[in-house]
Amino acid sequence: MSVTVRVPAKVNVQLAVGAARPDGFHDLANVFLAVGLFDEVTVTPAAELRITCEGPGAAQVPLDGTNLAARAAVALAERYGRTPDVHIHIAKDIPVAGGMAGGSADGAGALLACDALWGTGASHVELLDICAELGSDVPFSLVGGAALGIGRGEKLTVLETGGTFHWVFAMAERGLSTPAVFREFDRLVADSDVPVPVASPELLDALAKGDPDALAASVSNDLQPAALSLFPALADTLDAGRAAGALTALVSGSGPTTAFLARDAEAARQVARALSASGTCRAVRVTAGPVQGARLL
Ligand SMILES: C[C@](O)(CO)[C@H](O)COP(=O)(O)OP(=O)(O)OC[C@H]1O[C@@H](n2ccc(N)nc2=O)[C@H](O)[C@@H]1O
Ligand SMILES: Nc1ncnc2c1ncn2[C@@H]1O[C@H](COP(=O)(O)OP(=O)(O)OP(=O)(O)O)[C@@H](O)[C@H]1O
Repeated sequence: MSVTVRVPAKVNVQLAVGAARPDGFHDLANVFLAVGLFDEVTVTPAAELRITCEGPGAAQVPLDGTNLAARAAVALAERYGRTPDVHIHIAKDIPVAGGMAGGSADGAGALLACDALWGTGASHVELLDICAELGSDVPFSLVGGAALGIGRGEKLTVLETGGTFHWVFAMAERGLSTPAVFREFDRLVADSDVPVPVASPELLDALAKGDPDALAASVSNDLQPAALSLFPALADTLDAGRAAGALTALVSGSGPTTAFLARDAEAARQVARALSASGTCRAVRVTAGPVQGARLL
């Protein structure tokens, strides 16, 4: 018997970053939106824990105990006093090291799949606790939709949204390391007072109304200067999307995937065509959000 879970990618429509904390993490006001790019995680009983992965970028995904899906299975098994004897197969569509929480999606997916396979009866709150131990983005991968994350991004408040937003994502030729981008942020702000991160009322209002123009006017990403500093060519991709009529263009999370908001599905296809022709990215995807979080298929 196998269990399969489908888990979405995310884009951060606001990523306000505070000063580095003593533990090395940064306090955030992190407004997540789940979008329709998905990984599928399948777990099957096996003699011992084993991971396989297929799809774009699969060669970059670790197949040992460091994989977030493996860590999720081990964490749940430890809590329920059993062995994590499963084969975890990841069908990857979320870009690897792309700033769209691909590894976090696999962690949340494996957790939900193992929970269903083993019938642990864990509560939603317990699963969220395990997610938060695995990584800052993992709780949101479980929940999906739209949410504000505070603390390191793991303390979530669900947000209502008044409509669907249409997005284009441009995948880059290489990945960026999330810790390296936060380190570059620290370097760039070293001589300034970093304000306490707060969610933008205009942005929350735009999400609640489902208004793409208002959302475009209020998106922000404090990690964008750091991502551009480490990967200057991303500025060309952002410019190409803006020139093609995107309402706004920004780096997704820690990058290097770039995100373009469009007024409707047709406008999104037009931006995607122009980005593909621009030669400034590896691949282009059109999708929409919010979509629901990790769910059993
Ligand atoms: C950039 C974002 O993707 C935005 O959603 C997240 O903040 C990163 O989330 P994540 O990949 O789940 O990150 P984690 O696995 O928790 O942490 C990886 C590394 O990112 C840095 N990190 C992450 C989250 C945070 N609030 N402050 C940080 O400084 C730390 O160097 C940490 O060692
Ligand atoms: N299941 C997984 N899928 C992809 N990468 C994983 C996985 N588990 C661990 N990793 C490691 O995590 C690194 C970051 O991968 P990931 O795709 O999660 O980045 P990301 O999307 O930029 O993350 P985030 O947006 O949460 O910061 C990879 O380079 C890889 O070494």
